[in-house]
Amino acid sequence: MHPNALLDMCCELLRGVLKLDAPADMVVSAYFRKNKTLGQRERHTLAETVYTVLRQRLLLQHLAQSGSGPMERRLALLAWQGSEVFLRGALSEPEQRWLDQMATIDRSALAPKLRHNLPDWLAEPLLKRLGQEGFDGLVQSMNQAAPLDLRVNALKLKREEAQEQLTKNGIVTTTTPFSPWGLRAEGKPALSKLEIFISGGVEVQDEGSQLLALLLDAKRSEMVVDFCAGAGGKTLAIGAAMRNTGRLYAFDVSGHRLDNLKPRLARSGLSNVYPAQISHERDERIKRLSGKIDRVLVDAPCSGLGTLRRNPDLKWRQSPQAIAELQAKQTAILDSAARLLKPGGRLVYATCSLLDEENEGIARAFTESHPDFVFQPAAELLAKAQVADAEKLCSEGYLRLWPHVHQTDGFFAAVWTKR
Ligand SMILES: C[S@@+](CC[C@H](N)C(=O)[O-])C[C@H]1O[C@@H](n2cnc3c(N)ncnc32)[C@H](O)[C@@H]1O
Repeated sequence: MHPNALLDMCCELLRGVLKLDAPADMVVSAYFRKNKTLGQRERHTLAETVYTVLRQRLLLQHLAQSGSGPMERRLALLAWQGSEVFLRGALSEPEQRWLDQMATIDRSALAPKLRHNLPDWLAEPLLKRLGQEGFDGLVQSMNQAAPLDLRVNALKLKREEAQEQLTKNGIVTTTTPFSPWGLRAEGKPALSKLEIFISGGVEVQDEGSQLLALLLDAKRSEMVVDFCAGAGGKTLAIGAAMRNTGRLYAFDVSGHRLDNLKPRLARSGLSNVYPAQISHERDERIKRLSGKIDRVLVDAPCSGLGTLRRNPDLKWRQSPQAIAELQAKQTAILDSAARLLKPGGRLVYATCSLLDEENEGIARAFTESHPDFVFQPAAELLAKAQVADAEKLCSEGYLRLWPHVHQTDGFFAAVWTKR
């Protein structure tokens, strides 16, 4: 493809993504479906350029105030993630000069906002909580792509066996430092056509998500509910931990998300999972199961700000008002899910948010308003579930995972036992 044609496509895609009215990954996949002739390398360049603009939006928009031509074109030139020689083939003389001049700007001398590229409402609480050094570390880690983590399906394979099979396919992995089920792959190998993936031996799952399933620690023959199961990432891990016995209900209000669980479930070999769409958290089905369940995971709908490595658009698409609405939803879901537990049962509340309002705030309020639930320090429970160095993952009794510290997505979890 001619350099100018690819640059034009990049501008078109950027225009769509920067409307910020839909998740960036959906806009990018829809664009690729519409433009089937794009090759692998061209797709990579377009997607990575768009993600770089989202990650560094404030800086790049500031720099792009100079220069000329459409704003998207200037942003694409500054963020270009393909071959520089190829890009130069598309540029006019003035554009070449402008880009050279932009490269000489000392970015470390710019205002803090142009270096951290976060909206104020998000930067302020994170800086206050982490201090300058932690905040800088978090910002830096958010600008890097997340590693590819796999969970070995314990029903089918031992971790060493999976690692061996992957090595035979040219995929180099290391064991994850905390989860006993995890492997971290080098690079971004394609897995979908590999026998080990098709036969359900491994699933793609961030180590942080694996740790949430480990924290629930569901046992053989128990009655378990994954209240917000979505496409079932954690459901599959929990079902395997139960050794395909007992009953695991996978609830969600989204039938579409639950549909995405079905092919994964078929690969996994699990037959103890019962997916069911509920109309809301107070659905009749929940009332019928009240007091009958051993373990409940509430992987609550949240701002997703712990996943900025994968979804950098979220920092521009979320807002304090959206967080306030989520808080109300999280409280309602947790209250309702808690009714399911029988005496002695375990309740885990989790999010992939980094904000106190969605995490500790919800957990504290629940502890105060539910004297029939006893708060349980997460580190001890994780250690019992064979998680290595569990105390490094927890503070003040909560599981708190940070991308810059633990190389996982940002996660939070709190645990209670019903008296
Ligand atoms: C963080 S996602 C779950 C991800 C999933 N557990 C996984 O591991 O892939 C939150 C889910 O909560 C669901 N949800 C939203 N409101 C809900 C409600 N009132 N009751 C149950 N699920 C709800 C959303 O549809 C979404 O799938």
